[in-house]
Amino acid sequence: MEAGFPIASQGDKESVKSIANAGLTSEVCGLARVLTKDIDACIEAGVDMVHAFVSTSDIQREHTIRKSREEVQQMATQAVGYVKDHGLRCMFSAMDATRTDLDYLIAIYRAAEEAGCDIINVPDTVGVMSPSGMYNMISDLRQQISIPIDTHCHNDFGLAVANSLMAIEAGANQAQVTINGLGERAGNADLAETVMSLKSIYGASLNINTEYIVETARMVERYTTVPITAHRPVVGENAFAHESGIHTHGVLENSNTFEPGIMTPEMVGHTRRIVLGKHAGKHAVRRSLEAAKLNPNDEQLNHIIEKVKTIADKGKRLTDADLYAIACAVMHKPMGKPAIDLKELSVMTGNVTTPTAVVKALVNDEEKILSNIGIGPVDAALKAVTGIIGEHATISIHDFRIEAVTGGSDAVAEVIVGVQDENGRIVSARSASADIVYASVEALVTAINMLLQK
Ligand SMILES: CC(C)C(=O)C(=O)O
Repeated sequence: MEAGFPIASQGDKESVKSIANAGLTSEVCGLARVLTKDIDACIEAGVDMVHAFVSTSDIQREHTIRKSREEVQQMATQAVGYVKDHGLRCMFSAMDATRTDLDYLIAIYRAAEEAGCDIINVPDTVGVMSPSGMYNMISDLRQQISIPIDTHCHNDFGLAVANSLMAIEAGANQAQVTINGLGERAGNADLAETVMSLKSIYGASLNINTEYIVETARMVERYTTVPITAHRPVVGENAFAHESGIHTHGVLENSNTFEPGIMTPEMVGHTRRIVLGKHAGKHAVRRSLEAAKLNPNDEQLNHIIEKVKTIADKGKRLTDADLYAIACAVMHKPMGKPAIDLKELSVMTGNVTTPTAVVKALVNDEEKILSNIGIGPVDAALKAVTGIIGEHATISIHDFRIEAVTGGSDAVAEVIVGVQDENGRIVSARSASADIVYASVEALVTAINMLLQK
């Protein structure tokens, strides 16, 4: 686990130190240029391994560090020796390896190996390698180097995962990956994609609990505020979502018809979703309504589908609450009495105030008042609402999206909230208001009411 670059900042050094001291079973590594002060910073941070790197391609050598090939090789072997003298494991990277003269690259890696290096890393620093080029390069290096080979592929052409897999096919022992593919420019090989390809396509046995992949990706999304796109493989919201009538029909019969099968949502901690949109088919709509104990006849079903498609054609996302409202109207069924009837909502927030929300509602006709705090007013309000149902159900928020529908500070916000109960059932609902907190609470209350009715 490469925890950071301790020389880069005090903060990086402290975080590497706390990861190194966290008592993890993984080996913790720190990054360093081939400079004594960088390596010392890693040692001070308490790492098990130092990853020392230096530019080897002519373009980087001449325009950044301004050193000859011989000087670079000497710096590399000295750095490896220094790390080993301190009793730590050492990985050596020839930065920009894939644009480095191959004979020189082999010479510097061999020199690192002779200096006691434990692993060599082959970075495709600017992501220019083709998968077959990567295969050939690693095959050549494999013949010359006995210690383990690692790769570090960038994604400038979207080939980072493919290149990592080809490197492994050619004999590399490990591949560097990052959660959500985060990294310089277009990022690095993504952990989820690389791991699931190795496990499911190649049948590799990996020491990774894949069922935490989605949870981990979402946690990193929250901390970094770099959004995961909906169609991102493995972890994206749509990775196991089906919309078209043909696909949903197949999936409802047997999920392997329109999913890889060798990778299921359960394997990565995801959920399969049937999305109702303009391609919706009868099977999907009927199945969604059956879950709410609504059984329209064929004529009613056609009418409901028509209305679903009209909404979707306008570019609107259809929530479960929308579908049930349409179905109840078409079937002339009264919508059930809501379990929660929101009466009052007040929030307090500011730069010196802990965001606090108070909610008053009738829950199954009994008045309840609850307050809660949160990291922001929306968080506080949503926590107060989920708390108010108390013993009636255990509800968690599965999905939360705010979109400004209009521009300006008086923008109307549209909020979509998905909630999940203890049995894994998920229901989504929307609301729109110029008050973001109120829209969020209203969407949440609608979704909870739908879920409790279901
Ligand atoms: C330090 C090295 C491995 C690097 O980040 C790169 O070459 O992209």
